[in-house]
Amino acid sequence: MKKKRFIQFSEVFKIIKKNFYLLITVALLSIAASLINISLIQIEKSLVDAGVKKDFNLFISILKIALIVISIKIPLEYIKAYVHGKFSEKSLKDLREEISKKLIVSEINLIEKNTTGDFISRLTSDLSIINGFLTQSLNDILYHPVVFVIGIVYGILVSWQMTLFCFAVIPIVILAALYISKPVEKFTKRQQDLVGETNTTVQDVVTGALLIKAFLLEAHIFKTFKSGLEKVFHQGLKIAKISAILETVKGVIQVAPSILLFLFGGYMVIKNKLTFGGLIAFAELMNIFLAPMHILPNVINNYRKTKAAALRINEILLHPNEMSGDLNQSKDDYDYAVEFENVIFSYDRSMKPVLEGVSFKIKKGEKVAIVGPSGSGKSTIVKLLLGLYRAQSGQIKILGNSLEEWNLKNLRDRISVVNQDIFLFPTTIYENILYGKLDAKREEIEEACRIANIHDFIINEAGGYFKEIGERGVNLSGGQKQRITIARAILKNSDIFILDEATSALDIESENALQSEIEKIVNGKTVIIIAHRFSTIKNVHKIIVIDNGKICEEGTHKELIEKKGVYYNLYSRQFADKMEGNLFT
Ligand SMILES: Nc1ncnc2c1ncn2[C@@H]1O[C@H](COP(=O)(O)OP(=O)(O)OP(=O)(O)O)[C@@H](O)[C@H]1O
Repeated sequence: MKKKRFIQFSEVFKIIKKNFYLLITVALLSIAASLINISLIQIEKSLVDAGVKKDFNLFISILKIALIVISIKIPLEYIKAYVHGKFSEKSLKDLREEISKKLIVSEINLIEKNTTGDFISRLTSDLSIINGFLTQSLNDILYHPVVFVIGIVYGILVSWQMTLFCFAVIPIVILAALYISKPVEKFTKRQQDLVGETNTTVQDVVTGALLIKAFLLEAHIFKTFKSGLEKVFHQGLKIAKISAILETVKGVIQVAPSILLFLFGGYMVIKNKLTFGGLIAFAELMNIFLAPMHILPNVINNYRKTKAAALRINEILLHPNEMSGDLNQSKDDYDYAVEFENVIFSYDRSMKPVLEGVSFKIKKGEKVAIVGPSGSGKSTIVKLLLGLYRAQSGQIKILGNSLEEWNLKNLRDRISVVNQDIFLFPTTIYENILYGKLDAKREEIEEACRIANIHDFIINEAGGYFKEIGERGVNLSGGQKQRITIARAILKNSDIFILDEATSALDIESENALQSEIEKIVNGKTVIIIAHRFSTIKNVHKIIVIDNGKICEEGTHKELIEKKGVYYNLYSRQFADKMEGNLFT
């Protein structure tokens, strides 16, 4: 149980711990602030007593001391608030940095299994809850206990009976606060999850705006969004109910002790056991003694919320990083670029494998096509050979080294991929292509764009290389975006080229023209083409046919046609359809 509790905070705590030196400074400044505040109470007491005695000289001397103490208090409070602010801002920056780093270095399934909305909710509302705790609650935790203890010592020195009286009410308040705030944790965790789900719907509305309109899904999506908001609202209402009870309890606690204090204090003054100034001092001290009662429920409440938020952040931080070997050289005298040997892989071990004993070899310099119906496992093969996922069994070798041995950075440097999911960064066209090779010169970028047949468009129509392309490249057509991603891969110019549906957004004529341009530059390199269109795979050295996670045929176009097997049937079907469209539909 203890271990589980620690895990909830472990990673978040480790990151915040780096800034503890600032927190220790705040703790020391809190002690100084507490001493000053208690001495101000003593000054108030002495001023009242001097007034009652009508001792003007004493009154003036105390006033002078008061001015000195106040002139120390003001800069001290400022420095304390500043250092505390620096601690929480720095901790938050470190947390954001670690989370961003984690999103980059962790296994890809962290990104693939969570929705963007969920990440946004963790990075905004969960971090803001943690920030609230670091800023407000930690400040309360560092200041109030110290001033409380110093206050007790001072109170006993003035009147132990009055101090004892003040404490008669405290235990009841603590117990009530603890009992009432307990359900908040449960409700808050659920509310955060609901906010995540609702953010996901917003995300869908933004990314799928076109589809939503085309399929007349507005009403349906809005209904889902509205019902999500309703759930968040009801959850919020439950939390508000509990908070309202807490506030009411606090209100009663605030008034009752003051009335009782003046009753008992007045009696003590009449009996000459307390000065009038002493009574005023206890009115102030009572506030100090009661402050933790008001603050404690909030601190406990915030602690519970923070625990739930830290748990969700921890889930990201504890996700395993990508495993990488340390080999950074390929075997020069080795014949094969890619080898799969009896590879079995599933995204989820409890599900049927996506690849079931896949074996094939691709020689260096070979141009190979992997074809198969949708969902047969083609893109999964690409993910595996990039080291994004690890096979459960079998062996994968790239350029002579097994995948486990490769340093992943070096491995990925040897592979240029153009994906079917076109992604452009919301920056300039130039920068988007530059990501293929960060130290590339302008001429290299332009050359890559000429090969990808996009240079003239960029210069004449798109507003030049330094034109911002907007989020996800909305002001470009599918084909134009695809050419930009192809230019990026051409610029990278690696040993192995993977074109995963890389030219699917182009018309057949453009596709053929681009293919022959790409062929020129990839001449002598290993090329793996994943394509639905028949026209793009006819001239490759070898075609690998995959169906339902298994390789069912392998050979040249001519051999496979002569074999009259699966490939032949698919080819014939397409031929019969008399359309140069999708080979597998
Ligand atoms: N990240 C993932 N998590 C879980 N399952 C996945 C994931 N990616 C793909 N799959 C599943 O793995 C199977 C193979 O998918 P894959 O994308 O490799 O097929 P594909 O042959 O490339 O299909 P397509 O031609 O439609 O792109 C599919 O059943 C798919 O649902």
